[in-house]
Amino acid sequence: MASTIGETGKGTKSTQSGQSGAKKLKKTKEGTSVEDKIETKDDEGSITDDIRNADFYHGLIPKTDAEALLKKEGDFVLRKTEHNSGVIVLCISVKTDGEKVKHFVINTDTNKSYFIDPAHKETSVSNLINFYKSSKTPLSAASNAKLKKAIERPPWGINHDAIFIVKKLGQGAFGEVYLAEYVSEKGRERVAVKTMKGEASRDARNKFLKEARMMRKYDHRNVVKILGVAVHEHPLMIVMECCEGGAMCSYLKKNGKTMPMKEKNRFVAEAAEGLAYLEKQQCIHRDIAARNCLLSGKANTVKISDFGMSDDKAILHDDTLEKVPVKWLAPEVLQDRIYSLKSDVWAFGVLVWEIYSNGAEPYPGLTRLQTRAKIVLTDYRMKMPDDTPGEIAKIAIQCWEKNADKRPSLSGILPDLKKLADK
Ligand SMILES: Nc1ncnc2c1ncn2[C@@H]1O[C@H](COP(=O)(O)OP(=O)(O)OP(=O)(O)O)[C@@H](O)[C@H]1O
Repeated sequence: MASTIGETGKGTKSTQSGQSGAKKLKKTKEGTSVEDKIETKDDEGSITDDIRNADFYHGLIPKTDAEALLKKEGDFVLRKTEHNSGVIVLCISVKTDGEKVKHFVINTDTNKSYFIDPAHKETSVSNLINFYKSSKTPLSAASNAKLKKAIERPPWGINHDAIFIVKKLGQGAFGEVYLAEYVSEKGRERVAVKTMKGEASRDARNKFLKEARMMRKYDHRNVVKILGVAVHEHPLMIVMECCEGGAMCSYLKKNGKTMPMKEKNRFVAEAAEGLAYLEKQQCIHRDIAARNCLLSGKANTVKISDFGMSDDKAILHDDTLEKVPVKWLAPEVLQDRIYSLKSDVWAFGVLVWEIYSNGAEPYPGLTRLQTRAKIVLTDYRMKMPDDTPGEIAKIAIQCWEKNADKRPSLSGILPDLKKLADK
């Protein structure tokens, strides 16, 4: 019997090998000394050499990403996935004639034979795939899933080998964020690389790669661009445009007191521009704050980043309240955990407050618990810093309307904010 995900054949062992990436010291053309290749490691129960570099091998891409690549009946990819109890296995995902995508675990036995159905074994994974493809034998009788066309890695599938780490930039929720150089057909470019530690759970990995999936949809000068993901080995990496100016809140803390007002007004307008774009895409970001606005290039252009909590559902009910940024949350989120585009509008109001208070922590002197109580029970609102331009303060206060429906939209306030920034 063929074993699909969730019903692997008992008494069999999944494909195994495992390999460690080499450490190298490299120099760039420009003479910049690149510190190191990050040490990479394949999963223990993992890949065999015959298919390691195959175009249709997609590494640890999540099921959702694999399914999106399979358009026609018979389209298939080879990928790694976490099977029962944290074991990483190889699997074939294939579109069936019933339009569904089915996932089949590749098993191996003590003789190092590879098989889906024990009735047919081969000496390598590539031979096994070739057999099913050329003979048009279904992977299982029940599914009638046949391998017709191997789907190549999409342009956003990046090799770990193409990434050269320069230095650490910061700490993310799942692992370090590095400044790196990415070598592609286009040449060598500076990028930021968010990493995820190897021992992370399937849940954490899906969350990490969901951020990449969300980012792939967006293309705007005020939103951090993703270049791709490296998922063949550990650590998993999200490769994105690098904003060397760092987080806006750090910049404000350092330079806020001496910054021209015009620059602060521009920060507001550019953040609003990125957010109005995301609003149009129906993206609820859920973590709008100065720490998640990065600054890029000589002009310190504002770019919205950190899509780790974002979603494209119109309204989102999230009961987990795990690690939530209480001081940026709207009353309906604090009370009922209801996120919407309008809860992002509330957070934008708090971001405006941060900009004119030079990166101070919102609700100064209040704990998270006190803040929550004052907003929910007494409708408390912060006073905008004294030197906030009047019209901008007015807009920020509208963003803090108790009734979410009465809050303006980002696209509605953008023209005024742009006009004020150009003054
Ligand atoms: N594209 C980038 N360019 C430059 N620096 C970056 C970039 N992305 C992230 N960083 C740096 O890495 C830090 C951590 O990144 P980020 O906040 O996105 O990680 P995270 O995993 O979402 O963490 P958390 O959820 O705790 O905020 C940022 O504060 C910033 O200093």
